[in-house]
This record gives sequence, structure tokens and C-alpha cells, in this order.
Amino acid sequence: MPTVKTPDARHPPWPAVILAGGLSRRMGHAKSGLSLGGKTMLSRIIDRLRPQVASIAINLNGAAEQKTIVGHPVIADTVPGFLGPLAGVLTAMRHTAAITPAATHVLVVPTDTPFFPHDLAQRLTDAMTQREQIAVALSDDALHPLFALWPVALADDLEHWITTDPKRRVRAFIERHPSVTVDFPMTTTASGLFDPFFNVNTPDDLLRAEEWLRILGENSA
Ligand SMILES: Nc1nc2c(ncn2[C@@H]2O[C@H](COP(=O)(O)OP(=O)(O)OP(=O)(O)O)[C@@H](O)[C@H]2O)c(=O)[nH]1
Ligand SMILES: [Mg+2]
Repeated sequence: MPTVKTPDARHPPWPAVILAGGLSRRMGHAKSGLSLGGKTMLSRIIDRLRPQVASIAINLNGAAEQKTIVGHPVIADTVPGFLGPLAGVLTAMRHTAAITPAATHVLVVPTDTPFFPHDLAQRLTDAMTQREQIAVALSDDALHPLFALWPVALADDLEHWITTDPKRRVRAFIERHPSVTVDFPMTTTASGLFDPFFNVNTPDDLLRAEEWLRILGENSA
């Protein structure tokens, strides 16, 4: 009888959650539905993430009737009130604990950063030297806590932090735990250096993203 190899969920590829649960106030419309080069922002993120991870769920609020998007489960914040990006990270941890209980970490990425590195998961994983570390991306001296491998075991502490820290500070939460940062290089382009973590928050950013799409030579549709 052939042996069926069961994937070991304690190791990569990790489950992933796309954070799309914010209010998009600066943009004025949900950012995941925005069209960039003829594709939605969300489908760009899914396409970039899929080869890097074991599974994808989408953290979205106010879409209770929508159970899946292109086959990926939709999960609403586990704590109500739009408590910020950390509420999305907490939701990612809770979902992972429920669906993939053996996974030690979940990779989170936001929905508004369409050019994030193709080797994000690999480099964050390679940087971890101990089991309970948060592995966080960095570029151009800026930390990107929403591009991180988050230990699922931190869920209870994170829920306490979100509901008690008045500003729900992300960096301060990370500092309470073992962490490692991974510096991702700027991309060299014909128009100068480009930060792969460029994120789209405003209508002007969307125009700039269209321009970068052209400069980077990424596919348009
Ligand atoms: N689950 C969840 N995610 C959030 C929340 N607030 C922000 N996010 C997500 O965190 C990421 C970064 O947030 P921002 O760029 O500030 O996005 P935003 O809150 O949608 O936009 P603004 O309202 O313009 O600040 C995005 O992927 C958001 O979807 C929240 O309350 N809950
Ligand atoms: Mg943003």
C-alpha cells in the first residue's frame, strides 16, 4: 500500500490570513475590491501569497453573508468594534488554532500592499531561531508588523492587550515577546529604488501603484 505523507503543520508552509478587516477611511472604498492593473487588489495578494503558504483565509468585517471568496474562508474579527490591525492578527491566531491546531505560527499580510516579496514566508521562517518568536519584516528601517509570522500561542495575551492597552500599540506588544526582524532589500528599478512594502491607503497611492506596476513590469491582468 502506498504511504500517504501527512504534512506536519508545525512547520512551513504555514497557514496564512489576509488582513482586510479595516474601514478604508482614507480610500473611501474597501481596498480589497480596488482594481489595480485590471485585477482586484485582493486577487493580487492571493496570487502572490498562494505559492508561499499552506492555506489562505481572508479576514473581512461586515460580510457575514459571504462564507468564502474564491474558495478561501472569510473570517470576521473575533472581538467587535474595529479595534485595529491587531484585532485582525488575533482573528488569524484564533482561526489557525481552530482549523490547523498543530500550526505554531500564522503568516499575516495586509490586503493593501500588492508588491510584497515573493520570498516573504521563506525568509521570515529562516530567521526564526526559537519556537515562540514573532518574525517581522523590515524595509528601509521601517518595521512592518502586519507582514509577520505570529505565534498562535500568543492569542490570549494579544486579546488582553487589545482590550486593555488604550492605544493597542503594535510595536509595544511585539516588544513584550521574543522577536526577530528580517530586512528586505529595496527593489532597484529604472525609476529608482522601490520599497516592496509600499501600501495603498489613498486614491493618490492607487495612482502611484499603477505607475509602479508598469515600472516593475508586473502583469497587468
Ligand atoms: N481585522 C481588522 N483589520 C484591520 C482593522 N483596522 C485596520 N485593519 C487592517 O490593517 C491593515 C492596515 O490598516 P490601514 O492601512 O490603516 O487600513 P484601514 O484601517 O483599512 O484604512 P484607514 O481607515 O484609511 O486607516 C489593513 O489590511 C486593514 O484591513 C480592524 O479594526 N480589524
Ligand atoms: Mg495601510
